[in-house]
Amino acid sequence: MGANIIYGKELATELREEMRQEVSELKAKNIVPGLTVIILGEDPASLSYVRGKQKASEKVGMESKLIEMPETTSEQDLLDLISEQNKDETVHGILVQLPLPDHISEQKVIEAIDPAKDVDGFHPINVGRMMTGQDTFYPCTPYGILVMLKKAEIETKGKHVVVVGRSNLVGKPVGQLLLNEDATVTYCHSKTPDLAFHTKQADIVIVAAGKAGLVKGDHIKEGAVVIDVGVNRVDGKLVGDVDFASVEPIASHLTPVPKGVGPMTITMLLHNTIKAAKKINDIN
Ligand SMILES: Nc1nc2c(c(=O)[nH]1)N[C@@H](CN(C=O)c1ccc(C(=O)N[C@@H](CCC(=O)O)C(=O)O)cc1)CN2
Repeated sequence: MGANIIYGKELATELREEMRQEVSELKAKNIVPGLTVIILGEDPASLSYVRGKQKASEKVGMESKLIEMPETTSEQDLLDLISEQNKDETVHGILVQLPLPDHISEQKVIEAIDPAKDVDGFHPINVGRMMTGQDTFYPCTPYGILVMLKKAEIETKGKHVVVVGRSNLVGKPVGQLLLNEDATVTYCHSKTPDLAFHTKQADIVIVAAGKAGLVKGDHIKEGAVVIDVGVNRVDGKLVGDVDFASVEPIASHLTPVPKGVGPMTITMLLHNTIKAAKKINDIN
């Protein structure tokens, strides 16, 4: 039979429609969720993501500000801009697009964002809250994966999840969120010998390694759920970290690239921004 293909794009459309309704209810109370997105430089993929974020937030009725700055912007100028946005009461969410140019400390920038406006969920205070099982802003891609699994009615409690990749953006937080859901989590990475030994034991494999086609059919147990977070351009084509053709006949569920996990990233950013606006205005 082949795997059920989980399209995040469809779920994203459904959730964004619900958010449009929620934003309109907030507007009736004179609260307009506001998002500021900051980007340095002109990397085409990053520019396309931030424009996607701006368009999506406007579409659900939010106030959206995209600040495009040159790649040569100094660290201090960026920190000053963040400080202004922290003070601006019309702004509920602040996001600085990553990666940043080499002369800027990503950590300093993330820590400069008010944790109450950190809709990316990257600030150490929010990461700490997530690690200790508290409600907070969860990083958008991992949170999107969690929502996709729930929507597809895939049980995570007691399941063995193998995460391939240990980035702060995806690998580490997705493992933590699933651990919070009572999964048993194993992390693999570029220094793990015999990757297939680990992935073959998994009920759920989440691949966020940034290596096109890394995980193939012979890495997967029959009936496993496979979530592909890779975004790689090969010969001008967008491909994931999972070799779709060899995994699809073996897995029970599989996310495609594109139209799988990717669209959920922006959707959960909208969710976090609405959450920030409600929290700042003392609405549950
Ligand atoms: N501050 C942040 N920077 C980055 C984040 C982040 O969450 N916060 N994540 C990634 C990039 N990203 C959002 O910023 C992102 C990646 C992919 C997609 C997406 O919808 N992908 C589509 C394909 C789009 C295409 O054709 O390129 C898909 O998979 O279907 C959205 C957002 C790094 N930086």
